[in-house]
Amino acid sequence: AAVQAEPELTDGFHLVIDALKLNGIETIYGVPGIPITDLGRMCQAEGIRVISFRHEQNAGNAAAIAGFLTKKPGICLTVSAPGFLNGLTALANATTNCFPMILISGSSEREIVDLQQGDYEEMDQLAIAKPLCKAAFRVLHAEDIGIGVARAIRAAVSGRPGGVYLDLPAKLFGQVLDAAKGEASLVKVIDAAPEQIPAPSAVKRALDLLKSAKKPLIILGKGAAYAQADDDIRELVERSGIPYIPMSMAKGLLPDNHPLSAGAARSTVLKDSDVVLLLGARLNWLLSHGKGKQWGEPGSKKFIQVDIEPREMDSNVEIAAPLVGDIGSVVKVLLAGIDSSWPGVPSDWTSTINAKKEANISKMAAKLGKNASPMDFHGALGALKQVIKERPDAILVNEGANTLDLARGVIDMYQPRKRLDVGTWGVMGIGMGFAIAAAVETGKPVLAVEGDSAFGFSGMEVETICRYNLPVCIVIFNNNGIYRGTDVDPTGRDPGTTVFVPGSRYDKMMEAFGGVGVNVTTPDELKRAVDAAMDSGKPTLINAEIDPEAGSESGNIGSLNPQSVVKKK
Ligand SMILES: Nc1ncnc2c1ncn2[C@@H]1O[C@H](COP(=O)(O)OP(=O)(O)O)[C@@H](O)[C@H]1O
Ligand SMILES: Cc1ncc(Cc2csc(CCOP(=O)(O)OP(=O)(O)O)c2C)c(N)n1
Ligand SMILES: [Mg+2]
Repeated sequence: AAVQAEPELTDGFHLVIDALKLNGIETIYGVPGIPITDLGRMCQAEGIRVISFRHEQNAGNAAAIAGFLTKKPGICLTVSAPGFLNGLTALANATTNCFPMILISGSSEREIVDLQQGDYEEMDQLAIAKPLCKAAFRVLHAEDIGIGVARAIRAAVSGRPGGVYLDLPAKLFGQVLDAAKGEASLVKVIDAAPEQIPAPSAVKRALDLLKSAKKPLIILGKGAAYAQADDDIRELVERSGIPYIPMSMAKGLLPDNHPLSAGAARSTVLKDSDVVLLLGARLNWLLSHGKGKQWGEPGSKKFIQVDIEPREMDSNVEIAAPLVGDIGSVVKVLLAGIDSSWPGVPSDWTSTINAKKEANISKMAAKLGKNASPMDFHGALGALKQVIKERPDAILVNEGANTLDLARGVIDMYQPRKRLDVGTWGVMGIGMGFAIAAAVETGKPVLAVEGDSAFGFSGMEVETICRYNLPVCIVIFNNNGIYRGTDVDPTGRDPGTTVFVPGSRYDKMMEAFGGVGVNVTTPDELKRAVDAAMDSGKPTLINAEIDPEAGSESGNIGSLNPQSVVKKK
């Protein structure tokens, strides 16, 4: 009798991999361990690039910024409970910043978790993730993996992008299924982030308001950078002639030295403008909630807000012309409305801005270019400003307080999505995860400008950077502390709460793993060391000695700090 052929089988491991590959996922950022160590190995064997980190928070940050850069969900893979929790900060940060990512964590079996019987790394991860992300799903049966992965992908990138949690209990991976049935259960997501066309009535309302403006302003936010509608956004600014200011991660959408950039006259345009067009920027704390003295007389502003999220409208102040839709679609119809009927922008408005801009730029220029030692922030930043001007396709990662706030104003960006920083939360610790993903996803050289404290949150990943031999040049502004390096403990028992070991040499850390370490004390030495790193493409860490007296508490946002009015007797 003919031998019955064994039915071809598949299993949970293979279905997860097939579902990710079917949907164009090419890279996973994670930390191995039970129950997902073999999943990572099998992903690698099936051609998915797997980048293994030293801490899940950094892998999660890498996945999040990969999502921002590619508009595909970045994937972070972790073990259960503590590994899952380590990934949660990055998942919450991604959701806050509207970056699409999926945190995939192995987990314990429901029956044990729900009876709280004390499993290895037992935790009700789905319940804990839900309040911190945009959507959360769990898959219990192998035949549901296709739908589960599809739902996670669509949730991450559709509408307002954000973080999604996908919970995969350990037993799911070993579940066996007929291969043909498995294949049929997979789902390729069609049109994951559908265009959201704005209503013609909303477009007309916005254009009428914009045409009535005597002092219009455009504010470009990271939602506009994310949209990848770069040419149309540039055309909107240039055809309308409306001055603009870019929020931090929108810098470079138009080159920062663009004639219509009002970045150097920010306080003037916020105070004196009459109609403000918000393009993928929220009126949150970063824009003083759209009210207060920074915004001039109360009621002196009319806001047009373009956002894919309808509920963002009126979040802080009344929005006179809400324009709900995806930025690409909205900018296209706005452009169509800026035709021969467009009145242009009154020249006294643009000349007022230009005068203010030139004054501020020359004031700033006087602080740059001093080749002094010990270096202050402006001396060091003047050198890095020149580096980016010469190498506009390099990606700048930036975190710290003074190191962040001053770099944002000094280092001009010339291309979109090249400045990656602490975003809406102002979170420390994104540095190395962002630097690794930027290098992996784009292949471009990365310059990470780090406060010494900020670097410390993710510094162990210098080993990861060396292991994958990534073109990352880390410059640590070593002012020996948080904000400054001068605090003392009034009792004399311990160092001050915000200072570090004096004379520390972070460059030795990079040498420990085979990278290039350099110590510099002047802007000229800094420029030479960064140029050498960029030319070599080798992992490099430059310890830039900064005067410990040079910084100010909390950079530009010291006013947010509560102060005690009670003087202890
Ligand atoms: N493709 C898109 N189209 C329209 N709006 C978008 C798109 N992607 C993100 N957004 C919106 O952009 C906004 C980004 O705002 P925010 O993070 O505050 O930017 P910034 O910090 O640069 O001001 C969010 O409200 C988000 O809903
Ligand atoms: C997760 C988290 N924990 C703490 C903090 C609070 C903070 C904001 S900025 C900063 C570091 C500032 O020191 P640094 O040396 O980096 O920069 P510089 O001013 O140039 O000396 C801290 C600790 C934040 N934002 N996030
Ligand atoms: Mg510091």
